[in-house]
Amino acid sequence: MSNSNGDSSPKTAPESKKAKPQDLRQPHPNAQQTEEFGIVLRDFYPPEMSNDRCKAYNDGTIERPIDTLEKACKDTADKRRAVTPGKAVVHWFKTDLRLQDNRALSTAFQIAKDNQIPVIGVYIVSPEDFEAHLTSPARVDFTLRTLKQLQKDLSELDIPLYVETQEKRKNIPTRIVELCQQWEAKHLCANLEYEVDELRRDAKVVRRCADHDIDFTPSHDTCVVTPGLLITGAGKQYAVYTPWFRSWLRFLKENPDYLEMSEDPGTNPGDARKQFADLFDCKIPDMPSSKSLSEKEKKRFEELYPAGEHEATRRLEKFLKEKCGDYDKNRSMLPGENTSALSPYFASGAISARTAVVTAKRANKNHLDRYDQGHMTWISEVAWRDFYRHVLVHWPFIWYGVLYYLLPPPSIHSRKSGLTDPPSMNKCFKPEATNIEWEYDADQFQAWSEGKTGFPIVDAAMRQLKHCAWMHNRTRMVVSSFLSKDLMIDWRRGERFFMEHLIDGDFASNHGGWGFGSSTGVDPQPYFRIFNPLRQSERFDPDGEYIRHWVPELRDVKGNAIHEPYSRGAGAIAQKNGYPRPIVEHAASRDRALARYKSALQG
Ligand SMILES: Cc1cc2nc3c(=O)[nH]c(=O)nc-3n(C[C@H](O)[C@H](O)[C@H](O)COP(=O)(O)OP(=O)(O)OC[C@H]3O[C@@H](n4cnc5c(N)ncnc54)[C@H](O)[C@@H]3O)c2cc1C
Repeated sequence: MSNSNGDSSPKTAPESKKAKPQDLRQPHPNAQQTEEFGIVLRDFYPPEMSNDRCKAYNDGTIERPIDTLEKACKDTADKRRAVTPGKAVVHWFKTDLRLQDNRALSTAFQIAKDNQIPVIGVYIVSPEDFEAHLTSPARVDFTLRTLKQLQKDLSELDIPLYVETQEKRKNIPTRIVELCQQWEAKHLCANLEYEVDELRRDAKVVRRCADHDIDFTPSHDTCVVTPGLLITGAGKQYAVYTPWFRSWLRFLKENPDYLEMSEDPGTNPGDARKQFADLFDCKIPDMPSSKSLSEKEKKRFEELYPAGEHEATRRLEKFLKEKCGDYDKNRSMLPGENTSALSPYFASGAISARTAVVTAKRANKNHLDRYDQGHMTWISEVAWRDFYRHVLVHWPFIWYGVLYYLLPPPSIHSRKSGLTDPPSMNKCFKPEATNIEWEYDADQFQAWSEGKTGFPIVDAAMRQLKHCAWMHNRTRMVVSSFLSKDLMIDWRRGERFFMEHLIDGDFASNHGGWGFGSSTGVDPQPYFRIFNPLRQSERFDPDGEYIRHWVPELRDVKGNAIHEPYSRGAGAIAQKNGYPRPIVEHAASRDRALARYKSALQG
């Protein structure tokens, strides 16, 4: 699939050869099954798209959302340039809930300072987005707690944070413009989110703002290197991490300004306390009714993940001082805390990836790719986050779906194909992998999700997820491989389950991780790399400490029987304590997976 440069474009199934434009409207043949098994959310999105439609994104027949946004910016450039400052500048917070090193906030503050007018922060709580994006209650709670901290920090600088709930997400573009008009703001600043719905929403906001004499120029902030800037010698997007990472390092050496942190905002210019006094009383809303946590869970998550950028900075500094040096050796070991546990903070934007890389670089004698192996490895892990975002921007059909009402007009969306109602995306990076024959077995899926598969390492991990709303990277790989290969269950159901439960649920990284585990993604490794749960358990939890912690039924099991109690003489204890027998046999499941993958990918 890839050449020596690592450059490739996903191939599509044979159906693509006879594609006609009108065929692109047809859903994928498995669309009914994916809907019934809860993979495509039909409340929000159309049925699963065909593989031909993915090809249409690759060959440019259908415009990518990033291009839709860029076109909106280009078309409105003159109007936006002509805008003169109003009575305030608005910064629209999204997944950038911090003051430090925030590109768009810094721009907003600069405009405000130059014109001696106040900055106003705004955040829109969108319960429908939480639903459509499968945001977990833990992540919603974390976001709301982070907003409280942010509001406090902003208030100390006399900057108000106005927060309101919009039940219908289609109203957000109009509402943002209304708020700017209400506050007589002529400049709206915000950082880009690269998810498909968000890019299309922002394209709409750019045009709507320009029509109302407001300049909205979104900023690139969430990635260290902006998506689209790293291309192969042949001018294509990288689809393989290793050459992409070499290019990422090269780019940062040649363009050190990408590692320059943005200036933090200072005290609000103008007289916001007087002019916008009521905004300082704004309350952060409670959890929307669609998302709930018990008091016990709330308290637990508050203790595990204190909210806000101060905690994120504290974690980063502690990790770099105490753990990073051995990160390359210890990061895959399951017992203990060997990684930074910063992912919830990256996901909500309480810390920027740039800050993380710059701080790690400083701690590594100012090197990104030399000196200490632990630091270099950690930097390369943070870069994975960038990589998966670059992939999403270039191959947007991996996103969950397309919303009818968020689509730009047909003339922009699909001039060549004439499409108006595109089917849902939700595809594999390798579209032909959607043709794999899956088992839609609800009982086995339930056993996996409850941590009752009889495979101790899998069960420990799934219980860690339930308790902590977080899981170790190693076990994320193990359980994703187990679901998609040992159980042969459509990986997208697992992807959804993760999003619904992770506090760090992030579409691009989650999709990338599931693509890796199920061999349907950008990973160049062939599908016959199938994780053996027993070997993974023995290697990364040699004494069974992680398993004993999360699976109390096995606490009394001694020695290496912990990895496989029923076959290693500890069946009586396991049975007495109600621990299940393995629900599948790994060797037989492996053979089945190899046959099914082979038939779909090579057949
Ligand atoms: C199936 C699967 C699903 C995943 N889902 C998510 C998800 O929803 N959200 C998420 O943030 N990460 C996801 N990951 C990546 C990774 O597991 C987590 O980022 C990591 O475990 C978070 O722990 P940490 O902050 O201690 O990471 P550290 O090891 O300290 O790494 C630092 C940071 O680098 C980034 N990072 C590290 N590894 C990866 C990776 N493989 N891919 C992308 N970014 C990475 C994260 O932002 C992480 O916080 C997934 C991985 C797999 C295999």
